[in-house]
Amino acid sequence: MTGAAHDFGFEHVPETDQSFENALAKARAGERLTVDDGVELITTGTDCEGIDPERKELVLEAADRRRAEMVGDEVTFVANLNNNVTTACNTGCLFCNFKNTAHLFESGSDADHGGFTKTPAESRDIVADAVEMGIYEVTSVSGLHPALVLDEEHREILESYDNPAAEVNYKPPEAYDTDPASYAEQLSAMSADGAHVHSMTPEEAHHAKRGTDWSYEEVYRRLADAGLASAPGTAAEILVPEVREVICPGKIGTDEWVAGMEGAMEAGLDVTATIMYGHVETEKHRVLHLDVVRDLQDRYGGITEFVPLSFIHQNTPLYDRGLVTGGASDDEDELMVAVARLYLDNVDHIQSSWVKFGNAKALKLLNCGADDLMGTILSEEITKRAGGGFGEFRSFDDYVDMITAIGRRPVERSTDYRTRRPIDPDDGPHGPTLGPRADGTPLLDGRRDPATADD
Ligand SMILES: C[S@@+](CC[C@H](N)C(=O)[O-])C[C@H]1O[C@@H](n2cnc3c(N)ncnc32)[C@H](O)[C@@H]1O
Ligand SMILES: Nc1c(NC[C@H](O)[C@H](O)[C@H](O)CO)[nH]c(=O)[nH]c1=O
Ligand SMILES: N[C@@H](Cc1ccc(O)cc1)C(=O)O
Ligand code: SF4
Repeated sequence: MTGAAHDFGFEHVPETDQSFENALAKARAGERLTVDDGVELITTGTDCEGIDPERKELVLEAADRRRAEMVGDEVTFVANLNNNVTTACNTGCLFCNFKNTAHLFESGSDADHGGFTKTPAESRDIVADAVEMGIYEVTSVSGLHPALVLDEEHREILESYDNPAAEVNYKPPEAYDTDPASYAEQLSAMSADGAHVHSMTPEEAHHAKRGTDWSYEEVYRRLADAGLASAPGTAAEILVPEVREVICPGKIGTDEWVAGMEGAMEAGLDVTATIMYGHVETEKHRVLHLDVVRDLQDRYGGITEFVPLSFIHQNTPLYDRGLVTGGASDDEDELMVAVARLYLDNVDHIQSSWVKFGNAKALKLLNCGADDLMGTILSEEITKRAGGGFGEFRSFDDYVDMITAIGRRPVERSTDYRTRRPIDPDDGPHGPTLGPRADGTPLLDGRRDPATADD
């Protein structure tokens, strides 16, 4: 257990009948690991207290070797921006400080909440400027704003309820200062200038079907028709019910998250998968989570990357209420990435998130099993609002310098990794080339701040 300040009485604790040595031998031989094997590796052995530094190095080495066998020496990254639509959300996850309670956004409220809602026109302008700079992916994850609906048909269904606010978490746009319109309109606006739109987590898809009997597949098909190109597998957190009950009781459950991801893949979309770890969970929960992801990938095969998101604790209810004393240690971050690489034998890419880890640790994690270094993102709200301070932008030159400094090869990729452009470090300055308006010109260093997007 990491920063957990309490005994939560969890059923799943890190105890096994396996030995560390056996688990390591299986990992080295490329055999498929069991949950017990994973627990032995991520704890560096349940026979000793704490993390054993020598055993840890053996696990990291095995993962680094597996990475080299699976994907070689390239380190990929994408030219993207984050354009989150709204921070209004009533779900109340205890690890999240991105959200603001939705009633603060209602017309007449003078609360200074520091959050935002964008109209489709604003989203389009922000993405259009980024596409002009050479960017080709927009990632958009948002709060579950009560006025946000899938499309106008969905709005009519929600409005037909007697008390939509209480029954289906719906309030009409007129109740709010800013109208976010529908998911379909936002996606259409964000895709209008040719960017690949990576959006609609299973939690958001659940919001986009509330009050209806539509399947996830049907919802994702409509979203794809509106401009959606792939879906982020956030909202995963820890895919074990007893942990979700503590950190996000208002969120969809594990089975529903899996059903959402299946629906996205049935609709023909690529997806990613994440884990948010380092709060109240045990090492056993982390491995059970990996098992859910591996099983999903066995059945569907559409997961392009796995992203370990280390919990940022500073400004969160979990920390304020004394449920955790901090986040994951460096050892835990390294072992999380390494065991993800070894356990997920069917997912090609493991992402190292410089937003969560900072540059130094993000680079170190590329030697522990990771092979992707995220994207340029241009702006960031989730980590920043939670108290993280690693910034919001990496230029192509930064990327090339960082990746060559650790002796690896920088490669610009598309969101789905199918298009890849190896970069010659000596042929700078570097900029994106894969976007509709990308001609290799470096991205501006003074990237835009969404608050001044109209300037
Ligand atoms: C902020 S939500 C936005 C999308 C949507 N509301 C949802 O929950 O899927 C996206 C993800 O950010 C991550 N996140 C939120 N707060 C975090 C924190 N304090 N540290 C690390 N990751 C966090 C969680 O994994 C969460 O699923
Ligand atoms: N790990 C984080 C990401 N990852 C997403 C990537 O930037 C990219 O959208 C994805 O790899 C698909 O191409 N984004 C964040 O904003 N923060 C992270 O910590
Ligand atoms: N938005 C998530 C990160 C993320 C987004 C999209 C992905 O496909 C993966 C991860 C965060 O910052 O916490
Ligand atoms: S993680 Fe998503 S659903 Fe949960 S409170 Fe934050 S924005 Fe809302």
